Amino acid sequence: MFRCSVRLIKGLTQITWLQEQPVLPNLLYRRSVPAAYLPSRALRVTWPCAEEVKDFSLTNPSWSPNMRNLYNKYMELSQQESWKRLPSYNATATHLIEQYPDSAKPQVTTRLFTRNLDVEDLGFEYVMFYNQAEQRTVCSFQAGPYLESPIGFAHGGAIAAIVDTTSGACTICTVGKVKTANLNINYRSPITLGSTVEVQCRVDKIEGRKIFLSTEIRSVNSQVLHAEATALFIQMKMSE
Ligand SMILES: CCCCCCCCCCCCCCCC(=O)SCCNC(=O)CCNC(=O)[C@H](O)C(C)(C)COP(=O)(O)OP(=O)(O)OC[C@H]1O[C@@H](n2cnc3c(N)ncnc32)[C@H](O)[C@@H]1OP(=O)(O)O
Repeated sequence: MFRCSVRLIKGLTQITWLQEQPVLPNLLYRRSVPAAYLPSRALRVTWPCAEEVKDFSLTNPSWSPNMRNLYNKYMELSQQESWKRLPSYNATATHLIEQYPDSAKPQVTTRLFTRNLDVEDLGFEYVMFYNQAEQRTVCSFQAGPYLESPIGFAHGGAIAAIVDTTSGACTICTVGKVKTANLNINYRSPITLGSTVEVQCRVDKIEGRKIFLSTEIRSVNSQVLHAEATALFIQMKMSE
């Protein structure tokens, strides 16, 4: 009962922020639900397994000091309203609850690619923050040992995945549902497994349904440029 209440309070805290966002409410819950049902809405946010859903973007023991420092830095900035931490679950559908009516909640067996391991430390450890006023996202990313290639360094595809995720989240928070149409990456310096890097992504321009973004991955002291990328996302049509 106590655990349930804690989760409920956490869910409500998230909802308070999500309700303030121009786009996220369309993705995350139905506006038509009356205020009297607020507790149910909170549980809906943590659906499909209200008891078990884990927010992967909270600190865990595998995080390095650099990872924690970046997390603390942006959590502090979040106190001033400019940045918000993006919660992160392992099922994409958990982010898209409004698509499913109460009676048709599917059994989710799929997983978000970057959240597909149950064990912490081994794969993608990351937390993203979104700045609505500046339409940009930062991601603190720690590459685990299962992302290797070449020996000792992160795989280029894993780096592409974190760029896609960070720019995808930035676009989703800015305009709503999107798909990646184009991703160009220049790899400048290898990322050592276990190290923490900062992914900085911003919306450059929006032309109709086309959203253009640029991304840089740098060491936490900003001195090393690991990768730079541009991306084009296409906003989904209303019917999709
Ligand atoms: C709790 C809070 C959580 C919130 C935080 C969420 C957290 C969770 C974050 C996870 C974030 C993961 C983000 C991953 C996102 C993928 O990885 S999606 C998977 C990879 N992408 C795909 O599979 C897409 C495959 N391609 C397609 O489906 C279709 O080609 C597209 C991209 C949807 C476009 O098709 P369409 O809608 O029919 O658009 P279309 O009319 O062809 O083109 C529209 C315009 O775009 C242009 N265009 C289309 N494609 C291209 C292209 N490749 N190059 C240049 N121009 C193009 C067209 O020329 C056209 O331009 P205009 O004529 O209007 O000037």
